Amino acid sequence: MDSPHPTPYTPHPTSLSGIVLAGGKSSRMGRDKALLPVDGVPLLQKVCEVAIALCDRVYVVTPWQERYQHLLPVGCEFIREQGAGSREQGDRGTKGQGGQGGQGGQGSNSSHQSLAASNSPTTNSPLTGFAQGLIHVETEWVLLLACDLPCLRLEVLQDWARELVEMPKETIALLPRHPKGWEPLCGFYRRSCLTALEEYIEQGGRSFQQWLAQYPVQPLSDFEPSILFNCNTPTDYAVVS
Ligand SMILES: Nc1nc2c(ncn2[C@@H]2O[C@H](COP(=O)(O)OP(=O)(O)OP(=O)(O)O)[C@@H](O)[C@H]2O)c(=O)[nH]1
Ligand SMILES: [Mg+2]
Repeated sequence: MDSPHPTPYTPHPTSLSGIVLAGGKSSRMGRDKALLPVDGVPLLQKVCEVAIALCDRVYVVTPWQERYQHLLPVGCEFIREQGAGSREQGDRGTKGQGGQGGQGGQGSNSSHQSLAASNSPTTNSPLTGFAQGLIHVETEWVLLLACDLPCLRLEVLQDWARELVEMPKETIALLPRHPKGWEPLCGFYRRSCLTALEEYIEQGGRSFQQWLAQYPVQPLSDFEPSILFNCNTPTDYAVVS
């Protein structure tokens, strides 16, 4: 007999990982966006708190782990981003050189490590950061987030995650779609897309839109655009601070 109160789908705690990208230059903001306080909490910390509330493990991909060490919630770990481009960016602020990242290449897909990390050293991008994080993911799906999303809401992401069970096998990602294309830095990817991603990067590709156009991607059926608000400029920051 059917239960009168069917249990809503909640992702099994081990079924979803998170990747937060925090290796950008913040050139439009003029200072490190990840550290900007919103409601008294640094932006990166805010994003990580939402991510770890939904995901079993969260990986923060950045060349600057020392800079962010103090603000990572329990359950979040660093992946130290590889590449000379990252080192140049790191030299703008507190130095984040030397040592190993949280996983140090010990993840289950570590055979991919050199491939994702060895691309042209001056061309790091959100796409290559994602690939370096994805190497460590062991769950079927991963939530990818930018660190500059001050309006993220756990309940909304929980609603989105419910759609994952219905995804056809060939679907590589479940993402918000807006008139100009996909919103690649606030949505879900299948771990198995790593091979295709690395092939694309190896060929010199750096565009999420171009990469995603080659594969089946599912649009989120319904979403509030406000959750995607990006804090890129001082004017954006004034809206949320
Ligand atoms: N790990 C990693 N993250 C990146 C890289 N480039 C951008 N990101 C992150 O990707 C997200 C979106 O980046 P943008 O909004 O374009 O920000 P940005 O590159 O920091 O800023 P601008 O220099 O103003 O374009 C942010 O979370 C960035 O920290 C990168 O090379 N590596
Ligand atoms: Mg942005």
